[in-house]
Amino acid sequence: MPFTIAIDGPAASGKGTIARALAQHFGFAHLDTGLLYRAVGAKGGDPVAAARGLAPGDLARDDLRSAAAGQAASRVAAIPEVRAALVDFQRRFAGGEPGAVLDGRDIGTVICPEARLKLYVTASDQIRARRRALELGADEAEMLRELRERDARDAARDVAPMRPAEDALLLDTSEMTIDEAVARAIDAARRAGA
Ligand SMILES: Nc1ncnc2c1ncn2[C@@H]1O[C@H](COP(=O)(O)OP(=O)(O)O)[C@@H](O)[C@H]1O
Ligand SMILES: Nc1ccn([C@@H]2O[C@H](COP(=O)(O)OP(=O)(O)O)[C@@H](O)[C@H]2O)c(=O)n1
Repeated sequence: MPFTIAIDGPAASGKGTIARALAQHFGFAHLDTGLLYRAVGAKGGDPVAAARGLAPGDLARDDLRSAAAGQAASRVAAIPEVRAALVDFQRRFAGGEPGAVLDGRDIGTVICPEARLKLYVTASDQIRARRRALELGADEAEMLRELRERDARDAARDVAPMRPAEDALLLDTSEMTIDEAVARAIDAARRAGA
């Protein structure tokens, strides 16, 4: 049985940083599922057709990390047929040996409800906005508005809303360095049997 780790949480909470570090530490594969939605949003046209026809090249675009791409992702991510088109790929990825780490919004609740470890990573709105502003070289107040708008949409949608799984371990990284947050996650994965 592959060891699957599900990591969810709001925008710029540190999910991807922790997921990459866990994958590297345990020799697991990592899938940033947000990139799938960003690629669908960036393709333009009919989002359902874009999701059904998503190809590896679509994920290699260099404009997917922008705030605009995040907003577009969050809009297409509320469409049930878009989400449905991406489920099989994510589940196949999660089933790879010896293990996989997936980060997103619905990994612990919908994509991998049987994951061996579920983390829900958070940080205060202000701290997330500061980190994302630093990362993108953008304005902090603008980032704060953008993150809040996206989080509200992601949490309120009918299909696969952003929320912690009942058995998720909550990790608030507001007061943690990256090294501290990663150490906590590695510790949790070890205790879960990784
Ligand atoms: N604990 C932390 N302390 C300081 N900066 C962090 C921490 N965790 C992540 N970061 C930084 O914050 C930004 C967002 O982190 P990221 O892992 O991309 O978040 P997410 O995947 O949740 O959007 C990145 O620039 C990352 O380097
Ligand atoms: N599993 C996922 C991953 C992302 N998403 C959507 O995709 C958007 C971008 O996700 P992301 O993880 O790349 O965003 P950040 O947390 O990196 O800012 C989110 O705001 C969600 O709307 C989703 O609905 N489900």
